[in-house]
Amino acid sequence: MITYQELRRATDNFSESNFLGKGSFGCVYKGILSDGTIVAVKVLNLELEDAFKSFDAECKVLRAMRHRNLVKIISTCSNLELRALILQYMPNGNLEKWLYLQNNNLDIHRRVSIMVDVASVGDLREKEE
Ligand SMILES: Nc1ncnc2c1ncn2[C@@H]1O[C@H](COP(=O)(O)OP(=O)(O)OP(=O)(O)O)[C@@H](O)[C@H]1O
Repeated sequence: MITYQELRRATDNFSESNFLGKGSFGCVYKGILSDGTIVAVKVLNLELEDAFKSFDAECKVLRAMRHRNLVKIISTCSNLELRALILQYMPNGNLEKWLYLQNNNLDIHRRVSIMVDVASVGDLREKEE
């Protein structure tokens, strides 16, 4: 587990310049841990009813499954003020952006290769179940 203080230092107090994006359950910030590791810090919005359930489910799945196409969980932080997942940082942003927003610049071969990669994670899920 990483402390709240360490996360504040790593993300420059969750500064706007480190803001990476927003999902259904909270905001994600870029951070640099004291050993130099670059991470993505997913901070849960504790006011959302389903946030705790989502947090626990994501922790469970990412901890249980290791796959080259799944982002790695590095640590968690949990206290009264904040709950966060500390994840491997993905420098190229999210897949949705690549598939839909970048002027369609992925050719058919890249798109098929992405489909195969995504399907390989689904295959792992089936084996786990
Ligand atoms: N590991 C990561 N490395 C780099 N950027 C990330 C990482 N995880 C999330 N992000 C950025 O933060 C945004 C929000 O991510 P988050 O996982 O909270 O939601 P989502 O999966 O995009 O959407 P939803 O929560 O609705 O499924 C992403 O779209 C991406 O831009």
